[in-house]
Amino acid sequence: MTTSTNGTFDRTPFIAGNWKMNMDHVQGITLLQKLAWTLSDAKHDYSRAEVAVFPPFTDLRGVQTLVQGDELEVVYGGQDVSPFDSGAYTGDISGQFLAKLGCSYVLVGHSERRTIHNESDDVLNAKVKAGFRHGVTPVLCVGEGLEIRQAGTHVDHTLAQLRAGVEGLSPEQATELVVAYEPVWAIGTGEVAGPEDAQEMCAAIRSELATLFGADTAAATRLLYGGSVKANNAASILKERDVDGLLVGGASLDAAEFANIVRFESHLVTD
Ligand SMILES: O=C[C@H](O)COP(=O)(O)O
Repeated sequence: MTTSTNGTFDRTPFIAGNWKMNMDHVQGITLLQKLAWTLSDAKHDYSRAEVAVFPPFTDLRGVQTLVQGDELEVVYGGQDVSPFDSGAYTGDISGQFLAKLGCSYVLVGHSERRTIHNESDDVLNAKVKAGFRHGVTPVLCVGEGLEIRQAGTHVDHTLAQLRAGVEGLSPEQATELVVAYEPVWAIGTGEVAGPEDAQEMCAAIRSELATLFGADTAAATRLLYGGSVKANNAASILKERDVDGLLVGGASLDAAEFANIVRFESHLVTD
């Protein structure tokens, strides 16, 4: 994002709430209704910041019904997608199912999938392609653990994840792709990477995308930061030039807090 002080952005900011394995389908509807009402009361302009939620799979049908019925401008997505399209893959959810449920986006390679479920770069690249096959935009998550950060190899590590994740994509697909930088050491820990850490990595990711797909693609791809984002630190992170949005975990479970993050512009101080 370019400076927000003059009210213009290079790319539409993207504020996403990842509910993880929280909120059953009843709780999820209540949370989304509260979020929509809060943003409506605050007269949020969705053209100034796109708002997305990533509920558990079991919530998606209810979310779809609410969004369609109330004509909400909030978009939503799945937290994972199968690399396969259909067949004997017990427990998997295909991109086609997500598309049918009206999902605009799908998370791919969240650190909790990479670590707890041991998802490899090859599998994640297949999931990115599965999203695109079905018209569901992948949000590819990358980022380093604490040991790698302490060793000082976090940029190399994260760019290697990026290259593997985008292997074989066209420049058009890379333009549509969203990339989320999430340092694992800052997720759910209260430790926030500083705005300069987020900027360092997002600039490196943009530069790598320029090398792989050309400058026009790199200039258009939206890059997010995630890791212990709250309303009181969102604006300072989003002021950074190459940070186009936020992937919010815990704070997205509180409608008022998440709405305040969405309305980060109201917290920006004009230089
Ligand atoms: O997907 C969201 C990230 O894992 C960040 O989670 P957090 O905001 O709870 O640290």
